[in-house]
Amino acid sequence: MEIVSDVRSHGGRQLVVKHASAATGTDMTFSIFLPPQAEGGGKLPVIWYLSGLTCTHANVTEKGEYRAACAEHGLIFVAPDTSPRGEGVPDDHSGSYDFGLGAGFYVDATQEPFAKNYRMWTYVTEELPALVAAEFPADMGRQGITGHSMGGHGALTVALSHPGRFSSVSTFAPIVAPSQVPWGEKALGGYLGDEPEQWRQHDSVALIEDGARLDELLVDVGTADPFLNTELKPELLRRACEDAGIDLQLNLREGYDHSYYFISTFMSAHLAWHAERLC
Ligand SMILES: N[C@@H](CCC(=O)N[C@@H](CSC=O)C(=O)NCC(=O)O)C(=O)O
Repeated sequence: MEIVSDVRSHGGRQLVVKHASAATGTDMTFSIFLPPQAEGGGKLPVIWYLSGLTCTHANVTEKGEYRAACAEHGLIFVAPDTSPRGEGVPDDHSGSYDFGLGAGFYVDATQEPFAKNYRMWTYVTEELPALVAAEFPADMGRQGITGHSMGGHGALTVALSHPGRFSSVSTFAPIVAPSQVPWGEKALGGYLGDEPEQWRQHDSVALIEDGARLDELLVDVGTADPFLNTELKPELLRRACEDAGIDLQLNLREGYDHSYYFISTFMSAHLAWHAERLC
């Protein structure tokens, strides 16, 4: 593990860390904010933030405005990258933003040439949690997860597939049913092939239809989000949660778009909501 940077902020430390990943076969970089309470010697709750298409760890770290709330509540905040990167890692042949580099979709690819490196499911569910638990004062009995867009999809599918691991789950503008929208059809088809059963394992609405459950869920989406009706479709999640008896708080935020201006506006409210359940 290499500490790439370590900067004082809000009384805590904002670190960027690089390490060799066995899951992806590449170096991976993530950011981790240690609030001031980390200096007290005890273990603290941890929030995982999964980012969206085109992002690295840096987007939320620089624009997410999470540190004041994490310092107030004593939350560790971890933001991984969205795909493997580096020499030899295959990308989308057309160079588009919604597949390949920056677009790992939080699955373990089965299709060539992606299967060797694109193993973001294993990375975010196994390898990174083990590393963070070993190297930082993270209380793995008190975990929350959130994410944006593709990362909202990741947060939901990871939480739905690991009952009991997360005490709090929220998302910003998530892709809730990738099997039914263009971004998801392209990614699931490209990484998993024409395997409807595998797609269902990585589709939040399908997972809920198939019996996966969360106690409760907080979701914020902007009404001026250009992807609202084409890629996000929160009404599909609302219907699935209603049918399954999942307590969904879906906030439609008037005039907000898909950007970090939207995410940063509601970040502190999400972190307070997580803290109520974790602290
Ligand atoms: N038109 C954009 C599309 C990419 C985009 O909007 N990315 C979002 C996430 S979308 C779903 O996963 C994002 O978070 N971008 C990074 C940022 O800092 O805003 C494009 O061409 O890039």
